[in-house]
Amino acid sequence: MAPPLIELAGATKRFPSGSGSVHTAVRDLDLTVGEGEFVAVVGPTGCGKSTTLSLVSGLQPASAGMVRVNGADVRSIPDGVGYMFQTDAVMPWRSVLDNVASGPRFRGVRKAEARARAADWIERVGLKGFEKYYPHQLSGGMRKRVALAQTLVTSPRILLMDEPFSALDVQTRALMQDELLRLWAGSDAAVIFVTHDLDEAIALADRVVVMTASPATVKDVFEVPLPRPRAVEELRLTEEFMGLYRQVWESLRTEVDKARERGAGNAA
Ligand SMILES: Nc1ncnc2c1ncn2[C@@H]1O[C@H](COP(=O)(O)OP(=O)(O)OP(=O)(O)O)[C@@H](O)[C@H]1O
Repeated sequence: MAPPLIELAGATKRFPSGSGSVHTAVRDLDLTVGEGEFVAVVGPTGCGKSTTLSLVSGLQPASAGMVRVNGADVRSIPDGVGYMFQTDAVMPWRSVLDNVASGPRFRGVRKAEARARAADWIERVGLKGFEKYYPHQLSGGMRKRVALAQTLVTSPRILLMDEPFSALDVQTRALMQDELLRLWAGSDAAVIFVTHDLDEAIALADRVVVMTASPATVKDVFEVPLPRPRAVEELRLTEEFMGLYRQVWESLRTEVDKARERGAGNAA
């Protein structure tokens, strides 16, 4: 049997902090994500969600435990990983076409082929006709579409998404969530999607992982048995969705309270 695409077991990350002490950001974290699975990760602010992603992406080495991608220990940035962050990586001095073509170009694809692939993805994310525009000529939602095309054009097997839609207004965010689900449905990519928004987590994911207050470890895992394809705006109004929301929030709330109490303690 093929190994899971992403596997963390007892993963721990410590950072040196001031005065020679050590800060544990992630402790003993176990998480497995298979091909074609969409996992959302929620947790209190600063608990260690982004750090968890950085272990998978190879941007940070684990201090202890196992982090594997595609069955191999992560020692550097693994192949086939696509990222999307809150602030997008769209280059202001490049046209939409050249922005989307830059990933394949960087990987050695010839210019004409890279541009053809980019044009295809620009159409898939609904931006046909905007190929020659520059980012400053686009709305925030359109720039997110460019970022999505930029991420997907390399056909990543693993998608790491760190609050990618949090800067968008509510309506645009819902549109982008639908768009992401539509595009992901045509792939076998494994997704880890970090968000503060429980609605977003439940609407998108197969599983919602609740992290503890810092240091991050897995507190609870909730299966989301909602049928696909999903239309996120309609889904939110269903009894099933609201029931799940209450369960996940019950688990998350105690961690948010802990984080707040500590924050208040530190500020005092
Ligand atoms: N490179 C680093 N060096 C030192 N400490 C770090 C580093 N990266 C993260 N940390 C610390 O690790 C902890 C977890 O940070 P992280 O960004 O992973 O949390 P988060 O859950 O993603 O936060 P948020 O919800 O606010 O986005 C924080 O205390 C942070 O200061």
